[in-house]
Amino acid sequence: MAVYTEVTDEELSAFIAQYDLGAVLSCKGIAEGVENSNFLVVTERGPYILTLYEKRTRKEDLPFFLGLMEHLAEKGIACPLPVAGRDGVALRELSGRPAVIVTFLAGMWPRRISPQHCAQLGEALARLHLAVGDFRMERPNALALNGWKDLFAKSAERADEVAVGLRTTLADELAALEANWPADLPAGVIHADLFPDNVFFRGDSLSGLIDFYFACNDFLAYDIAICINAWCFEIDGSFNATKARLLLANYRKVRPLSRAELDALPWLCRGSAVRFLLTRLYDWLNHPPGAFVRPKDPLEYLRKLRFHQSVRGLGDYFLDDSATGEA
Ligand SMILES: Nc1ncnc2c1ncn2[C@@H]1O[C@H](COP(=O)(O)OP(=O)(O)OP(=O)(O)O)[C@@H](O)[C@H]1O
Ligand SMILES: N[C@@H](CCO)C(=O)O
Repeated sequence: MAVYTEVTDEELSAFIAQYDLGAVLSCKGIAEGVENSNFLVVTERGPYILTLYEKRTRKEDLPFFLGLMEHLAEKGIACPLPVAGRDGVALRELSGRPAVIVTFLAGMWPRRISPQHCAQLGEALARLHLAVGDFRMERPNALALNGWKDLFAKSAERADEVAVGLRTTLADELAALEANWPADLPAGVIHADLFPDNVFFRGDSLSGLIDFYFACNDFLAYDIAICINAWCFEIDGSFNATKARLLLANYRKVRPLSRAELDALPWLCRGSAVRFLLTRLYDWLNHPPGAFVRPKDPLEYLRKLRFHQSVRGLGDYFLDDSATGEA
């Protein structure tokens, strides 16, 4: 997360007084992340996370996100739980922003991704997909094809400032995605942003998932594609087939994948690369002055997109039968 909105000590104390959390002992802005403003607030009851929702998070979607975290926690998925005030209300307002306190999740996100991290991620992602099977709320994916086109329209003019030819690459890719996007795959609620900084480990064991503020209804396999992009490339841009194999193999131990889902993976990976390339490009070009945030590099996702464009089928990912589960 980041800090876009500052909160004064007086505002914070008055806010926390609405909860049964005791007095505020300390409050620190969290520099990590790019979407919302986050603070680590230590009260007499212990540490909590205070989130003020910014730009991309729509207030009307918050009941979905909060309801989802509650549902997942009930199903035994370790994730933050929204904390209600004494009046029973969790979603409030602070410094002119919608604001929520959630429980603090112990653990650290992995700075250096190992194949074992990817194996555990695959299992956790599949468990998440099963756990949301009976979650009744819905939220369409605002960052699907139409959302991508919208972001492109807002950034196209200046895209070549970031990389020469980027505007044409994106226009061509959006047309290709529109023509090839799968029509019908198993769907449900997906996390949609399960990057390493949203997955906590304690020692070598995965201890929980955070940041459900892009969760939405979409193809379940699209979530796998997002994870392949976020977890299975090295810093030098090379694809790590071992990590992807372990991710897939451990996913399918919990939730089997159909042939159609496997065949769709290359296009889902391309779409996911475009999604993060576009949000990063937009943020790079529209960086709020003075905000405590480090914008993320759009070109990392251009390199991932190029890799997926060069792939002709699953075999090119070196994903053998043990990963895909196909005979
Ligand atoms: N419930 C929590 N428990 C412990 N730490 C948390 C919790 N929520 C957030 N954090 C800390 O805040 C950081 C940023 O949070 P988060 O990833 O939700 O922000 P964001 O702005 O939505 O980020 P992103 O760029 O991933 O969308 C995390 O990496 C973690 O250090
Ligand atoms: N995880 C995203 C930021 C939140 O959308 C990225 O790395 O671009």
